[in-house]
Amino acid sequence: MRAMVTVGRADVPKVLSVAKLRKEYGGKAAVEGVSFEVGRGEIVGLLGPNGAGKTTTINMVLGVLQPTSGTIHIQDLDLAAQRSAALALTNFAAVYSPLPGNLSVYQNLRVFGLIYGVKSLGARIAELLEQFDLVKYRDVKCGVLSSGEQTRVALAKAMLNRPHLLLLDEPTASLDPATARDIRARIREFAARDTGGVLWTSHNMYEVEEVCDRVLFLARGRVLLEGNPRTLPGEHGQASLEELFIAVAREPLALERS
Ligand SMILES: Nc1ncnc2c1ncn2[C@@H]1O[C@H](COP(=O)(O)OP(=O)(O)OP(=O)(O)O)[C@@H](O)[C@H]1O
Repeated sequence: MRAMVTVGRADVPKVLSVAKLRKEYGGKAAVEGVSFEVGRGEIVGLLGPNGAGKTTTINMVLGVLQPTSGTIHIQDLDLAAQRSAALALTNFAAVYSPLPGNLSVYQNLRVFGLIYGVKSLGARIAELLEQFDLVKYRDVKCGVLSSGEQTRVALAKAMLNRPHLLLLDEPTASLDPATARDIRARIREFAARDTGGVLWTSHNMYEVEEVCDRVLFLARGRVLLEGNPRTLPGEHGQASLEELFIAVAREPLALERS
């Protein structure tokens, strides 16, 4: 296979720029010299086998983990130097980070809205309850909602501060196909408003092909491939994104050497 690196459109303002990012655990690199960008209005898929370094990368962008070296800019703000301002432009949703189950949907959105300092919070919550079809669950405790309903609440929470960068770690994992399609449509709507960009991890290649404008393949902490998910498989002699994924996961060294 031929390693090919294409970057996003140069004329699109960047909401995220990551350069030479590295994270070591006990002297062993989990993320090793990763560089990429996410443009405004763009949905970028971060793909890779288990243990590739996706969550570590996302946690560094969220400011949860301190990089060993490298830089992260959210728009023009350096995360290391202007942390609060940079994180105010960001939000995220992940299956492993559920909202407190003993609070109702409204209480959860209110608590997070207060933490984010959202202006006109009542109106913003009403707008999001409407947008994510949650009006009827307003006073229901999050812990009793179905996975699909909880994902919609997590996305509503992630939109509260109108983020410019939205990080989604497997947002549709454990959802039925119809609910997953609905969630994808809402995320596409967010990107189509053209004020924010999305970094999305998923193991569902069908979904990635449908939703992402660009993908990055990560293996052993390095970006091995980058490109359009619809044309990338053909460029590397593979029939589908899934086949390409399997080939990259099995033989990352073949790409690193080429
Ligand atoms: N706190 C930690 N201490 C030591 N090693 C860690 C720690 N966190 C992650 N790692 C290691 O770093 C590597 C990357 O892990 P990471 O969770 O980023 O992978 P991932 O691509 O998100 O995988 P998955 O698809 O399974 O969620 C793995 O080898 C993991 O074991």
